[in-house]
Amino acid sequence: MGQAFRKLFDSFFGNNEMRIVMLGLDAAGKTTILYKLHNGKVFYTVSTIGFNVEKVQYKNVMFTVWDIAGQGKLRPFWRHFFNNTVGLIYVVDSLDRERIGIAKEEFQAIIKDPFMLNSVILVFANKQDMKGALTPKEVCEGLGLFELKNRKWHIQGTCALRGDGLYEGLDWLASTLKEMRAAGYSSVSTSSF
Ligand SMILES: Nc1nc2c(ncn2[C@@H]2O[C@H](COP(=O)(O)OP(=O)(O)OP(=O)(O)O)[C@@H](O)[C@H]2O)c(=O)[nH]1
Ligand SMILES: [Mg+2]
Repeated sequence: MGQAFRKLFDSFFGNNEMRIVMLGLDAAGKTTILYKLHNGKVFYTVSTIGFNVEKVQYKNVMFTVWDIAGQGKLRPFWRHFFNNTVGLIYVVDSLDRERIGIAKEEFQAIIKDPFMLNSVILVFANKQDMKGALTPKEVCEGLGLFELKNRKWHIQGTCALRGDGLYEGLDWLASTLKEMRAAGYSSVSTSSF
């Protein structure tokens, strides 16, 4: 279907497919989250080289989730995935107190990218099962979320291994994106597929 016709079709019949990019430093838990959401299972993960992509159906929304490698040398490639993205899931290893500053730098660079200025932001403060983990509020402070102006964001404490908090986060994403679409934000009304 041509792009123009696709847009027209979507505007009449509604398209609940949304492209989400999931980023965060290496070992934050992105791949674990993707597969927990995709089929409810946790696989043994190795650090991702490149990306994984899966469609995740939740309620009546189809999320296309791109899980992109978080290792330092691969981070410059993140921006190639930003086009047509309506939502960012930023995953933080809450136990990794030492790298919260690096997590902040990367986060702030992503959300200031011109392609990401309209994207809504869901932060997963992951590994809440671990003793000594930063609380979601501490992760907010660490990333500078409280200082954000004119951005829709939400933080959710998660334990990806058990699946805790993941669907609560998707609930927020789905309802926020629908509200924005209803309000006529063009970046939310199109899909990249
Ligand atoms: N305790 C605990 N461990 C977790 C949790 N989520 C993920 N892990 C573990 O953290 C490690 C890294 O998880 P991955 O999902 O591979 O991390 P990633 O963000 O995809 O890392 P890269 O692919 O290198 O960017 C694995 O050993 C996971 O089992 C969690 O909620 N709690
Ligand atoms: Mg990975």
